Amino acid sequence: MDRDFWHRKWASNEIGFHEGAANPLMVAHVGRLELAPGSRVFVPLCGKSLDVHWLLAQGYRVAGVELSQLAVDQLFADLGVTPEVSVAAELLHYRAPHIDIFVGDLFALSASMLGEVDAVYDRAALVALPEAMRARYVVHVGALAARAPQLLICYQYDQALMAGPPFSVGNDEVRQRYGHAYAVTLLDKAEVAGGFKGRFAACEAVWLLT
Ligand SMILES: C[S@@+](CC[C@H](N)C(=O)[O-])C[C@H]1O[C@@H](n2cnc3c(N)ncnc32)[C@H](O)[C@@H]1O
Repeated sequence: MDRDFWHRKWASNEIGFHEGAANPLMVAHVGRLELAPGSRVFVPLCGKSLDVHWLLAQGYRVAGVELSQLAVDQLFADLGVTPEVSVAAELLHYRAPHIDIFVGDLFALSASMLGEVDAVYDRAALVALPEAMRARYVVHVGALAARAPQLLICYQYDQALMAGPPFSVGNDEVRQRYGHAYAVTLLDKAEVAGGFKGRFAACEAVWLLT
């Protein structure tokens, strides 16, 4: 997926991935990250996800990165917050109390720009990327977050039925990509209600990486 693909999606409001409520698997399992109040959660490829609102409401701080400035403007508008915006190398840095969102390419974000991270929350980020980019993504997010634990939510379905994104990332792939650096635990699986596009079965798998 190139950048234009995502910019076109946001410009035409084709954002079927955006959920109308906080992700139930995140709500159910975020406690497994054992975060202290005020912990800083990094949300890569955050879009304008309501998960960000939910994390803030729990008293966590949130840091994110998102390619689309349109998405980030909408995120702050939905939060009812006016950010301070500054230039940070190739990115824009949207800043408000308890929240920092970088606008631009994840791979242009460095650990020093991002700052401390207590956990990573990945929903529809790894699975948004084609296989060739996923290896680079795992290494980069791992480097940004140092040894922080991760809560990872992946779609699983028969990849032959749909080109993606979202891509199917199965159990073997998660273990292969993360197993060398993390203890990898499958916490839960839930069917996608009605399947994908009402056409075929899919499920969401939630993983704890520690
Ligand atoms: C499938 S959406 C998921 C958004 C969000 N996590 C959610 O759950 O609603 C993937 C997002 O990643 C963003 N994105 C894609 N490639 C990116 C990159 N290289 N750097 C930063 N953001 C990127 C897209 O603009 C899109 O908003």
